[in-house]
Amino acid sequence: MERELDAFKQSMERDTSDATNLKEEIKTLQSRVAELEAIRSQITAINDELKSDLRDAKSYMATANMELETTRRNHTFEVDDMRRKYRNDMEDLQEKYRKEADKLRRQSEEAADKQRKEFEAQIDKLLKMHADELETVQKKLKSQVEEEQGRRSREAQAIESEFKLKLQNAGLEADTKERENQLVKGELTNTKAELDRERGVKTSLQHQLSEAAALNLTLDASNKAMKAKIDFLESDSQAQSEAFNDLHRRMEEAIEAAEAANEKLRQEEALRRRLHNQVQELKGNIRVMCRVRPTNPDTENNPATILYPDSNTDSKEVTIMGQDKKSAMGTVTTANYAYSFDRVFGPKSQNNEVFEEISQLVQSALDGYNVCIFCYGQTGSGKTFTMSSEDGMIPRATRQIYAEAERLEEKGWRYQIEGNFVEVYNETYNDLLGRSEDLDKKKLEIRHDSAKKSTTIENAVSVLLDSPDRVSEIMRTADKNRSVAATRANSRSSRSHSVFILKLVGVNSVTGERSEGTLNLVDLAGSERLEHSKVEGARLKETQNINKSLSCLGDVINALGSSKEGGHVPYRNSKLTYLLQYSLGGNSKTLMFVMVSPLQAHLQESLTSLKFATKVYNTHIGTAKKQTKTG
Ligand SMILES: Nc1ncnc2c1ncn2[C@@H]1O[C@H](COP(=O)(O)OP(=O)(O)OP(=O)(O)O)[C@@H](O)[C@H]1O
Repeated sequence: MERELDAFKQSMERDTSDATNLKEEIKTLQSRVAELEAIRSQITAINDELKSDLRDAKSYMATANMELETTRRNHTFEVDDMRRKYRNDMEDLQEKYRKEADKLRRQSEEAADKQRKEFEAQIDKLLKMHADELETVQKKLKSQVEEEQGRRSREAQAIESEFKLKLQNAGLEADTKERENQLVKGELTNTKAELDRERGVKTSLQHQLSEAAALNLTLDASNKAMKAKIDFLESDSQAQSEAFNDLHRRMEEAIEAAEAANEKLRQEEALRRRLHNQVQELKGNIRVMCRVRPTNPDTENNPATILYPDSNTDSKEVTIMGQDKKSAMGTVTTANYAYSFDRVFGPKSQNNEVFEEISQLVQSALDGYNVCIFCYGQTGSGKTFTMSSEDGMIPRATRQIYAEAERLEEKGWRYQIEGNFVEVYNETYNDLLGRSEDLDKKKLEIRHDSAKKSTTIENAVSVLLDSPDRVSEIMRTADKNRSVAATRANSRSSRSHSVFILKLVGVNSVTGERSEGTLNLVDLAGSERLEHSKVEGARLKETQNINKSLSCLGDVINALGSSKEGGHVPYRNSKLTYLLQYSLGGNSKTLMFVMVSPLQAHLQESLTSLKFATKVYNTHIGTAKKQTKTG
């Protein structure tokens, strides 16, 4: 218990000391609170002070702002004043300068006037001087002329006196001649006397002659023999004359037979024309042929696989092998695209083989039909090579026309051949035979004569083809014009359609027949479909125009194939079809060459061209009529 009390006591002591400590601490804290209170009152005082400072500062700011506003306004007034002053100064200066300029202008005018007067005075002086000089020269010339006249008249007098002298001498000579004449007359009298003497001599000679007659009798025998010979010869000449008469009769018979043969020939020519055109009609009035050009081993590689399944028989088929395709199952297939046309020419074919096929159409043009031969295909597929190279269709066709026209002369035909060469570029016509500087400038007009079904191109140069050489001249002019244009619009020939037109007018003087045919040889612009997004500007316009005109050509052929006679054909939708209106359709014969590049890179374009050609191939166009008149 005691221990517990002790422990309690000790705990009480500890609590007491703790309480004492606490009291101490409270005291310390109270003194700190008092300190803090003092600080807070200090802060309140400072705060009040600051508030009053702030108020002061605000009022100061307001005053400063007002002052600033006043200063700004003053400054604005000052600037306005200065501006006004500056404007006034400027006006003063301008006035001053204007006055000075006027003064200077007046001065320069006065100076110019003075100078002009001086010049005029100088000119007057010079004129006077020249007039004086002229007068002196005139006087000098006059005296020279007078002197010359005097000299000439003296010379004339000398010549006259010389002539008189010569006349006198001639008179004297005439007297001498007269005297000589008298002498000759005397001589003549003497000669007459001599003649009389000679006559006497002659009489004696006649006597001698009668004596010689006796001698003549001896010659009679031989004379008779000679006569017998002459008789014999005379009888021979009669035989000859009979033979001659016989020959003459036979010759007349031969002439008659020849005339009959000629007549028969004429009839046969008419029959040939009929049959030829029947054959052409049976073949159809629109024909399509395909030509695949060879690869150039120096510059081209990777050719496409192109097959010609019937090249040993008909040569009408072509198959293009596409690229290998792998299916989802992993099997590889090769697409092949087969086409057939009236004729397919492989890469080994030559221009002469191609021409053999078209020569019959050229003949039809001479017989009075309108014929149109096109080359269609992408750039570089061989259109120009086939159509207008040195041994291409244009030179060959014209050569055939000359040869044939010459042959037909025997049958009474006389042909006039006239050529035009025009281009359709960006839906405008250009004359390839005109001056190169007129290209894209000179306007050509197309005139159609619906009654005659013929077309004339106004303002275009027409060349009379009176010799085969003229064709090469024409080709050269056209080439030159296009190469000039090429520098302006890059590879012009690929971007324009060129149309070579031959008008063939034949008249038969024997039968009175007349035929008018036209042969159009057309090298179309490259058919490749450029993506519009990849071209722009002038090139885009070209491309749009090419695409438009080629698709219009397709539309026209399509309309001709599907519409009845007299149905609407949209010739007017493009310049090309408008120009060829009477050479496309019922009244004409059309041949389209689709040209194909052999390269793999061009495969897609080749397929597009072949597709277009197939559409044309499947078109049937009505029977052609020839433009022949009798009268
Ligand atoms: N049958 C062929 N035999 C040999 N070479 C050919 C044949 N066809 C075309 N070529 C050659 O191929 C190239 C392209 O031919 P070409 O210029 O005729 O093409 P194009 O279709 O007329 O082109 P563009 O539209 O540019 O005028 C030329 O170098 C030409 O000589």
